[in-house]
Amino acid sequence: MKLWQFLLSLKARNSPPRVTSRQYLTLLRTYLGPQRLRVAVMALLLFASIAMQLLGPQIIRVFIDAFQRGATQQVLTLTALLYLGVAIGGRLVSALAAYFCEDVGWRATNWLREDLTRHCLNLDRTFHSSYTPGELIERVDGNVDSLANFFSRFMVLVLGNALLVLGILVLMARENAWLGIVMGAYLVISIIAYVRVQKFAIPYYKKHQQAEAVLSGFWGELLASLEDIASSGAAPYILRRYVQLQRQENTAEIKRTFYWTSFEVSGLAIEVVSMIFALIISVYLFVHGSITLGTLVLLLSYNSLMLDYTFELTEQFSALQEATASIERINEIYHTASQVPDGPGVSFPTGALDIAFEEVAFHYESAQPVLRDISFEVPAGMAVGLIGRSGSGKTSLTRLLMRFYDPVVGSICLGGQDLRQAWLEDLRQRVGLVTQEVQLFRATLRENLTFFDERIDDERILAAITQLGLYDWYMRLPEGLDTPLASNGAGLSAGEAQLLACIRVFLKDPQLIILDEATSRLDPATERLITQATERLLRGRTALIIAHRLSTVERVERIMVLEAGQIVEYGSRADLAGDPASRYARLLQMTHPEELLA
Ligand SMILES: Nc1ncnc2c1ncn2[C@@H]1O[C@H](COP(=O)(O)OP(=O)(O)OP(=O)(O)O)[C@@H](O)[C@H]1O
Repeated sequence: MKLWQFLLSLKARNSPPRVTSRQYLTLLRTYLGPQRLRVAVMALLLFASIAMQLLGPQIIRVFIDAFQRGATQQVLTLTALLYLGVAIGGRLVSALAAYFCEDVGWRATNWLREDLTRHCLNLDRTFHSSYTPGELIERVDGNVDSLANFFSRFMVLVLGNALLVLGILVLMARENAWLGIVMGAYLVISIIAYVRVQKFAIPYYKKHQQAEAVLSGFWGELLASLEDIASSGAAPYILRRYVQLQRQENTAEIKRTFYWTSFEVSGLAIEVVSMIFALIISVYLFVHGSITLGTLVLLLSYNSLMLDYTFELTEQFSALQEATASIERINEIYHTASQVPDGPGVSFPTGALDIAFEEVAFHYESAQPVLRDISFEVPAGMAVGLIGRSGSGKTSLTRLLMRFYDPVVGSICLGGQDLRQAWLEDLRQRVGLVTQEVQLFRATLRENLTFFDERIDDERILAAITQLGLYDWYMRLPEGLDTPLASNGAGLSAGEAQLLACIRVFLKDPQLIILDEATSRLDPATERLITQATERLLRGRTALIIAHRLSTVERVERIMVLEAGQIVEYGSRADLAGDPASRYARLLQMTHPEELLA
């Protein structure tokens, strides 16, 4: 067992058993395995640099002993030049090794980041609502960042330094067995002491990272609500909260630093004691004629080299603490299983899909019923207008169709297939969602429409725009598909953002459309464009339209009225309109029905 493995196993025994040495190794195997060749070159360079560092003091010894024996000028010059060559060569090889380590480390962390991002994207809404965006960024990016150290520096320094220290011990033992044994025993005791101190420090690293994540999360929320903060004059209160969080982060950092410093102090103490040991033993051996002056210098310089590297090892342990805290936090996300797992996969029919809800009940985390006893069917190709007061459950019902959540009771079928049996990706490819809040990226119009999918060419995008009747609108854009858009749609009206959402969904060509109509008032021109685009979008597809204005559902075949999570009316729009006792007919009679639908 190598020294570093030994250290890791000690560490694993001393800390809460969250990250075991096996997990460290699995992580290394997963992310370093695919770059075996690069790792091999890195290790080779590492060993070469270690060998050259050990060689230096040996040459000095030869030089001193040769000088004492009265060797010729030529021998002395050659020895000095050899030392110079080894010293310069050693530096070059170390620099090259460091380059490879960085390269390996960054590749590994980028893969890890990619895996984590994919995992987060597949997690359900409950997970995402339990973290602020800032916190997630901190975990996926910040925590992984600190692992770069683990993959690169930790590898170079711990593995390299541990081997170097071992090498020195072996060389010391060759000169004098007792010296080797005493220094070796001393080293093992010191390492155990470090590892024990480390046990206390890990929670403080975690707390600091948590505090940092909360602060970043707050920043994210703050930036997202700048307009609200300014318009409500809340800046002083927000700032006070920010200062509070900043203070918590500072306190956590001070505690973390305290433990790190205690490492440094213990490292220094160990260094001094070790120097005293080495000096006493070497001078004793020299005085009794067991070693030459050259060997005395060699032993002292080896000891100082060994201490330097042992000290660096301790620094690596604080880096390991940071990495451990990061791995724990990353593990928390990795071990979060989605509450809406992928099904085995089904084959949906082609063309428009019919919908069937059977005795569906649903609630969010709070267990407050949101939907109750929901049973209905929508034939393929039919458009249904969903109306009801705010909070009646319209959006929740459509979220179940996308499988953002699963019903607590009952089942939902699309095209005759139970949603739970479908692959999520397949299902979401077949259902298109146009919501009130259209999320845009800071990228070009093209990238926003295709979600960065480069397989969708410009011709297809322009064809979609034309088919939706938006070509004139598109021609007014300053740079066509290259028009840059700001994140969150800044610079676009709510109507324009909905138009983009329509094009996005049209490009996806789904078989069912869920349309959540924008509540904000639109100018008549944009309203006309949206009406026209949605009409064309819905052609030949099944549709559920959450309507906040009765005009939106003037042309749908059926109307569903929801009240407090239950269907209180569902039927043909014409029949309901013609029945004076129906809720829909009463809404039609009202001067301002929007007040009940908003
Ligand atoms: N993510 C969520 N977590 C917890 N509760 C939620 C969540 N989303 C909605 N709710 C609650 O579920 C109930 C139904 O909300 P839902 O958004 O489905 O209603 P809605 O009819 O679409 O309202 P609106 O027209 O205002 O959008 C409400 O009481 C709401 O507070």
